[in-house]
Amino acid sequence: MFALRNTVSNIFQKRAFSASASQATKVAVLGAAGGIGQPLSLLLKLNNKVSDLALYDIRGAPGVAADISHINTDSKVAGYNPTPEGIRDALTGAEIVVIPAGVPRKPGMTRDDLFNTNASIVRDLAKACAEHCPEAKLLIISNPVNSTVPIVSEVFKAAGKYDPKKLFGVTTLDIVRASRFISQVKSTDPAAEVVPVVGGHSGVTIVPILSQTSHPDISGEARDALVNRIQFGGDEVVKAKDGAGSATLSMAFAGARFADSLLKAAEGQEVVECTFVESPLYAKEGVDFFASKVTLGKEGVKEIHPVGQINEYETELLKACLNDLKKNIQKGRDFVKSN
Ligand SMILES: NC(=O)C1=CN([C@@H]2O[C@H](COP(=O)(O)OP(=O)(O)OC[C@H]3O[C@@H](n4cnc5c(N)ncnc54)[C@H](O)[C@@H]3O)[C@@H](O)[C@H]2O)C=CC1
Ligand SMILES: O=C([O-])CC(=O)C(=O)O
Repeated sequence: MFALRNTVSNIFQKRAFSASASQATKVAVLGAAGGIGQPLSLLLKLNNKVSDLALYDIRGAPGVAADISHINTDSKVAGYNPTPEGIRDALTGAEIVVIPAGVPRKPGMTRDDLFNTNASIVRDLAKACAEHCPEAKLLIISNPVNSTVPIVSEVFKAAGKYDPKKLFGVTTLDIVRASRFISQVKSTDPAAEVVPVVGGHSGVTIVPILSQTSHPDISGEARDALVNRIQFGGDEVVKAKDGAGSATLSMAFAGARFADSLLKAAEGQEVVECTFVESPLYAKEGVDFFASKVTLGKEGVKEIHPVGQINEYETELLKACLNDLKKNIQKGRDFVKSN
């Protein structure tokens, strides 16, 4: 994140009207005119590792692209309409595709309640990616992430194009929230707090590992409240927005951070992020997608790190997580097989 923040602040400090991209990297955003898509596209326009920004949506992408294209950073921006040619041109040559397309929650809904609408949206976009940019790294934001990521993997497998190193469920918002919330408990600098969050991205599948932070002393009710806030942080925003959707701005920030980490990794830096990937860690328990710390490399996933030592309380959280995650993953798989 520091680099993204530096990138942003450099842009303003130096008034870098001609910030030059260090290498040509095309990034496509599918769902670019939405609540997440717009600020995410804005942040990607501020990232000088991006040379081409392709914005696609079923409505409004050319307008968002025209607007963002006036920002004085040295990358090209193009908006694409929902036609076969539009999606083909948006995706061709993309190295990274970020997908925040789909409907968000309203109060009273779980992320799984979005499945019926978002599963087919993600499946169809994944088919287009498999056809037009099979080598791209895919960053899935659309919920329910625990199921949409397995959907993408099944689509790619069916197309004979699947590379598990290149498929990521974006769980960075859980990491961002965890560091923010722990800093509020401890009155510290949130940017300096590192909280691994493993499992998945929904309710009890979100497992913060507080024992591995610099505050393993948080216990009892304070710990329960903090863990609950991290697990249900999304609900806090859904409730506050009162029917107008879910987290968009903090998600855009988190998505831009994750994309930046992959861009840095593509340039040869080693970056570690927690992300939901095909993982051997709990495959024996029938859970073959799992978020844990992952070292990112040029090709995407370089190394999946085990969860490491956890305490009894976290062992119980993990049990509940695996139980739900298994069902969420299977639901995604079954959808592609029967649709
Ligand atoms: N992974 C995470 O941590 C988070 C995930 N989300 C999820 O992100 C998704 C998007 O949320 P918002 O941006 O708030 O929703 P939104 O409704 O504001 O925007 C979604 C956009 O997707 C577009 N869209 C719909 N179908 C499409 C298709 N077939 N192709 C291309 N674009 C399409 C819509 O036109 C709209 O512009 C939701 O599913 C939400 O639950 C939200 C916050 C955090
Ligand atoms: O809560 C939601 O529906 C959106 C989301 O995934 C989050 O904010 O973590």
